[in-house]
Amino acid sequence: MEASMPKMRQQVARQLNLWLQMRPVPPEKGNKYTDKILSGEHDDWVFQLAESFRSQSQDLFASSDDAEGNSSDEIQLPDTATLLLAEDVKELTEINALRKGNARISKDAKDVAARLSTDRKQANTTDQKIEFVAVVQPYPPCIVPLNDLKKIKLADLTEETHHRGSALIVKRHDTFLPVMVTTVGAVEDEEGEVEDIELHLASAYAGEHVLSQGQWFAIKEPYFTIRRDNVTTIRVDHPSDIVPINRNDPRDYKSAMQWKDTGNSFFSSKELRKAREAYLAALSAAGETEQPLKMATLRNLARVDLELGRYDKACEEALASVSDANDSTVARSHVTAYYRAARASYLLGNYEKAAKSFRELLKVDSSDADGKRELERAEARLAERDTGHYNFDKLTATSLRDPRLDAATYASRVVVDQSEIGGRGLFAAQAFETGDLVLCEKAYCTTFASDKGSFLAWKLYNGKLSTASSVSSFWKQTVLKLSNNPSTLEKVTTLEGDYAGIGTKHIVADNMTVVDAFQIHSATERNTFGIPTPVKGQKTKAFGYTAENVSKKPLGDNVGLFPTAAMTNHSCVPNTRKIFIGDLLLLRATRPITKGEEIVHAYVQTKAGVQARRQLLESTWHFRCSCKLCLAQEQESGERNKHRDMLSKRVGELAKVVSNGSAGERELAEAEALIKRVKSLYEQDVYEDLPRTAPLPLQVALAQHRLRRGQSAKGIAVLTDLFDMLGWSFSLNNSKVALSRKEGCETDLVPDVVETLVRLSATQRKSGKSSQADHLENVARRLYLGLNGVPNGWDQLLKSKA
Ligand SMILES: C[S@@+](CC[C@H](N)C(=O)[O-])C[C@H]1O[C@@H](n2cnc3c(N)ncnc32)[C@H](O)[C@@H]1O
Repeated sequence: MEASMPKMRQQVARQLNLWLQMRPVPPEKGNKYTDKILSGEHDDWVFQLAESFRSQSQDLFASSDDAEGNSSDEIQLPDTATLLLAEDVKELTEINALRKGNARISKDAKDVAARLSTDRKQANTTDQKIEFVAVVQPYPPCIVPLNDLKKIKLADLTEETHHRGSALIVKRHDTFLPVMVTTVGAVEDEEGEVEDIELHLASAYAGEHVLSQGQWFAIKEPYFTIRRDNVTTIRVDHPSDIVPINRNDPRDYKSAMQWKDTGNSFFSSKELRKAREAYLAALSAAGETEQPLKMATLRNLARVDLELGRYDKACEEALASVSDANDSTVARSHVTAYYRAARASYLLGNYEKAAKSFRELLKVDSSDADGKRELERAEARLAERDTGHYNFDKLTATSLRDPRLDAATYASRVVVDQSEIGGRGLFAAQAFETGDLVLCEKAYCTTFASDKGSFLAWKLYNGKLSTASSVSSFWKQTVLKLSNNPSTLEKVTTLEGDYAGIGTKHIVADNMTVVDAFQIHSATERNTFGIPTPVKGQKTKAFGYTAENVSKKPLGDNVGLFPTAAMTNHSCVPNTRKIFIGDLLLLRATRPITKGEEIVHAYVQTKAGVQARRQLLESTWHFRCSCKLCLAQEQESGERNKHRDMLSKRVGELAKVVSNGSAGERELAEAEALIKRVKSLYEQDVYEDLPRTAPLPLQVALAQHRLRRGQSAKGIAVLTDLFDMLGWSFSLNNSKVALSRKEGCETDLVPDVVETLVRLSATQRKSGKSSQADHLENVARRLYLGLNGVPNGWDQLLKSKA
């Protein structure tokens, strides 16, 4: 419906207002934009925005009640509106450049506190507001120990400067505003000067907020910058750039035993960071003669570190607490120590080491029930790792309750090597048949939208604002996991990214592992996988677990890092397909693969046209795909392509009529003619064995129709033709079924093809051709496995078509 210009301005302004309320745009800026729109000064924006909103299916011209609700699953981003933010960023960059090197202007402590209090109030009232994270120009973390840095005061800071070689010693001033992404607060130095501080992602230290205490801490090589609201602030991005400082008061003197008791009471009240510090104090206060006390403290420390997810340390401390394994007087404490060490190894995915510690435990007490049970569990993981045999039924059912599964990675059938496609790639260490399990990998780190600590954030990166997602939450979690478990660093630091950062170096400064947050950001941008959310009730549904078949929860996504799968390069004609079960990623062969062949999967769906695929691949992964399908589709004349697109609509309409059984002879004849017409629009010498999917929906419908009517010969003819279009060669003689494929393809229509095969098998069985029916069923099952990942649902599918 046409709207008059003033009405359109009003509608766009209203929609923009709604949009801005959800975004990191200060209200006064938002008003500025809507005022401009209403004044008619910027009708160019009005048209662009109207188009943006329209293309997001937010009906701009609906009644005001309808327009309030955004019912789409994800919050989408109208491109034009991001320009408004980009304008802000440009302005800020210019301000920063102008003010760079200016001396810091002293702040009034009361003003700072008042501003923070307003921010806090605002944050409490605008519960709808989604957080915002700005990824600034990367800068390296400090790798110098605090003692080697020159101590400076707040008065020494200069604007827009990284103070390399220096450290600020400060303590918290006033309360702070801890939010998921960025913690905003103020700090005070020894001179009583006060300054704003922003901790980006780096807020957690040993599981608790670094600012949670009134204690002193050092900010190593502080970055003093200017925020978007023009306020100066100290910005911290790397967790190891903040170091808590123990300023012991002589009045606080405690004996080792007292420190240990203090640690125990902190542990009871779940104050884990404090418990940890008290135990560390106990260890340094303990004298040579207090060996048993030291061992007991180490065991307690291991327990705290286990809870904090610091598994490397927990394992080390627990094993160090075993003084003399043959000393029967302390047998019980050795059982505890081995148990904690083993659990830590298990949680790191190091099942071999876990099993070893559980065995040591059983040597001390062979009747220990927990030890026996856990050893069995570790051995079960080792069996999965070695054989690739999993209880997929159980895992799938469990994943609906808790997506983090107790399962090991099976990766012995693949190797990483240099690839001709690009960089490193994954290669087959053995030959595979269609449906074979190529890789089953447990995620290194995941964020599920349903996680308690997961959050949504808009991300400003490289001057662009991206759709609000949980990816920032995942970034934070990965940085934390790496800082806590340095033995796993290379799982992420060896991944490809745009920013090399500190590379694969393992640097420890001031007892903290240095993790370059920007490097991890870059690696996760390029290498993470989106994980679909399984929907309850789909357990028995065929193809219930493929990425395309499950719906996402609104507002948030699931993200995971699978370091081995991340080595897999892309192809639009892949030889594997990825399927997720909870936090497990499976790659199944979708066609026979020879030993040594590169394993590829499709990063984007093939059904998107070549231009759409190119754009996605280039914007996210920065490469131009030169697979056979892209090359073929590039060669093809645009006219043929357009013509096919035009006919696709009718293909879809007719497919519906044929599958719902309402097609008469006229429609069936039209269907056959249309399939022929669409087929002829593919140039045979360009496509050869490549998939040509345009007539597929109608072919599937027609084949099923023929089979339903008992016209097997006609059904088989359509099916053979259909396979040919998919790049397969299909032949059926009296007792044998042969199906082979040179090029693979990702299409969500293949499940229908499997169903058609199952139907054909049932038809042949009914007419007494049981051997052929068995062969058909077998072929269909392999295809099903390749598509579905797990056998779940297969029996139901068979029954439904019988
Ligand atoms: C997830 S990683 C795959 C592993 C990567 N090749 C490596 O060496 O770490 C994705 C990156 O691999 C490269 N890549 C993947 N598929 C490609 C393809 N078909 N052609 C060219 N480069 C590709 C691109 O650089 C892309 O950003």
